Amino acid sequence: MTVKPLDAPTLPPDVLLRVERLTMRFGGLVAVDDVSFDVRRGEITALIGPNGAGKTTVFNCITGFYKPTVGRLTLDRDGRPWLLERLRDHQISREAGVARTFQNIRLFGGMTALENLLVAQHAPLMKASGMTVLGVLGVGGFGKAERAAIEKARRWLERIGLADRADDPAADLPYGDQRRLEIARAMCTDPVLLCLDEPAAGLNPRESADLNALLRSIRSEDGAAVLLIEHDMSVVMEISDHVVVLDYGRLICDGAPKSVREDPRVIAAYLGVEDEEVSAVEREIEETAS
Ligand SMILES: Nc1ncnc2c1ncn2[C@@H]1O[C@H](COP(=O)(O)OP(=O)(O)OP(=O)(O)O)[C@@H](O)[C@H]1O
Repeated sequence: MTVKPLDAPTLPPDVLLRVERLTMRFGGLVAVDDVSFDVRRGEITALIGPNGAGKTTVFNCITGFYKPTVGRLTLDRDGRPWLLERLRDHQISREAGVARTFQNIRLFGGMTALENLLVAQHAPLMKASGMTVLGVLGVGGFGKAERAAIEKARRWLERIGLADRADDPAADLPYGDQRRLEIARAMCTDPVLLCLDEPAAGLNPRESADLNALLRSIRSEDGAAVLLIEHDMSVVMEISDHVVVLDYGRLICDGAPKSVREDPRVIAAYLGVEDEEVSAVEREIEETAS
């Protein structure tokens, strides 16, 4: 049991995760440099930026794969604040309620689609078994918990349009279906925050539209906040409520998709102009604003 940190700040009610002054150094390389932003409840937040901007490193800090060099990551789950930088990765997923997917699909290819969704519910099932053979044999609450797990898995297969492929090995599914199955697997852990690393990579336009619909339904029906890294700007602009832009490890702007798309700093970063030119563009913006 993890004890609630006494020094965790109280977040505004609409903020689920507050990232403050996050910095991650690898030797002499500053991969993430003093980055701060909020992820609000019930919103889809996109983390964008050119290759090497530090997006995956931010994800790895939030999900506990890396311990940040500096910074505070506060997540409020049902009124209980957690300081993620102090937790191990399994505590971040189980106690704070953060689930993630990776750039490369990490399903159990030899297991069926249904089994993949049951594996995700391993922790509550083990708890219901009381960690004993008697529990697994159906004495106590295990049988009920197992039925609930199967029901939840089937419900998710329905939602992602794979009910008729429940018994097929995950590896036999088309790529887009595997992507959605991976998201369903993460959702079977009932997260408050779902982190997706390039979910639209390699999808065709129809699969991409299915993904957008799924993410929108997660936002509206499950109430989970989504934080996604995405290079596909059509996906970002279509489904995000809030966009955070990184470049060379620094946050260069964040806001609504429309304002971010028109921001000259973002355009400059994506066009790959030289540092001096970006500074010139920044000066221009400041002059225009004043
Ligand atoms: N474990 C590590 N050790 C050393 N350097 C790392 C490590 N992880 C990331 N980096 C470096 O940190 C910088 C940011 O990398 P990161 O993968 O976070 O960028 P990204 O924005 O996710 O890029 P991409 O869009 O290409 O996936 C890069 O220069 C990368 O080489």
